[in-house]
Amino acid sequence: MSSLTPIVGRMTLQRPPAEPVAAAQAAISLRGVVKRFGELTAVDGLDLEVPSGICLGLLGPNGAGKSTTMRLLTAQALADEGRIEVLGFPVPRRSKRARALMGVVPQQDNLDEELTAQENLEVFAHLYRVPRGERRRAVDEALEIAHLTGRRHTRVDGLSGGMRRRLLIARGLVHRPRLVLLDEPTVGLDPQVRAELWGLIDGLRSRGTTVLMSTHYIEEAERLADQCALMSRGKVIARGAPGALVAEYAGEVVVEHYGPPERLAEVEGVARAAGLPTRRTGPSVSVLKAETIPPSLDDELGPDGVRRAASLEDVFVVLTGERVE
Ligand SMILES: Nc1ncnc2c1ncn2[C@@H]1O[C@H](COP(=O)(O)OP(=O)(O)OP(=O)(O)O)[C@@H](O)[C@H]1O
Repeated sequence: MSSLTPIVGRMTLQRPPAEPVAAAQAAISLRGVVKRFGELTAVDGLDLEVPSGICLGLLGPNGAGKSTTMRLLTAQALADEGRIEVLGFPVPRRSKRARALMGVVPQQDNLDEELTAQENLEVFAHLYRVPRGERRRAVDEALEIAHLTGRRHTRVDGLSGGMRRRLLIARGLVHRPRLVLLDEPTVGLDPQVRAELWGLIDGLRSRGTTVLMSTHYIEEAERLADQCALMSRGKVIARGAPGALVAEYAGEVVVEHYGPPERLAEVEGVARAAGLPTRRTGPSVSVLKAETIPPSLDDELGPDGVRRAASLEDVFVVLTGERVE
């Protein structure tokens, strides 16, 4: 996994320009973007538009190109082909302007351990050129959003893992960005901390901040994303609201059949011959779009199936051929 590191330390930032980004304008636009690392094409003709004000979940298996895409948006990586615009600014040509308006939350925790929560935010408020007279309020606001007001004077090495992750997000928000890039925001965290962070990310979106979040946790995308872009081998292979993707690729109902390998192969054969998508899950084979199975085929598939609602996970597995976490 590659990480998305904050770039502010290397920048000469201006305050965000006064002109607002029109609501109709895409916050992010990538057209035909290609990024190669030697022989390997990590991003392969990527087209992606993210409208302002939504949370878009960039979903895909390891190596799909999610982190590289994020790095292209901050100009930490440079595209070999294609056109990139962030908040109306062409990248990399005007990336400094774009960066000043976006918050970047890296996958790796790189907080300053010896400083307090508040001091970490003050450093970033200064680097992002938040005017001196506004800094105190900006830091207070970021602490409040991250529910860390009561811990403002605690050194980072005295914070829990969940608090540190919240502080990392707060740090990306201290200059009140219009767009936030979150690279795998909850990877490796326990379920309770993950749920806490989901609340925080959802709050951002409710405030009108555009969020682009890469994840390979299906549940995370399902809960937070207004839209998901499913990436595989450097391309977006499906895009839409989670519910719409499920309806299109998995239908309403899935029937799981359990049994010995020959029984699973038989079910797969019958379903596929009828044009129904299937997926393997360890000891079972699932038949998707089961609500469309005619009674005659139902008999052929046999009575041993267990019915359940179709999910985004089914879509992910069917389209990428990969397992999920
Ligand atoms: N700096 C680099 N040099 C060489 N190859 C790279 C570099 N960065 C990424 N890659 C390769 O590009 C491909 C896409 O990687 P990327 O990190 O963008 O995928 P990802 O979807 O973010 O995966 P993960 O979920 O594991 O973070 C991978 O095959 C990766 O090994």
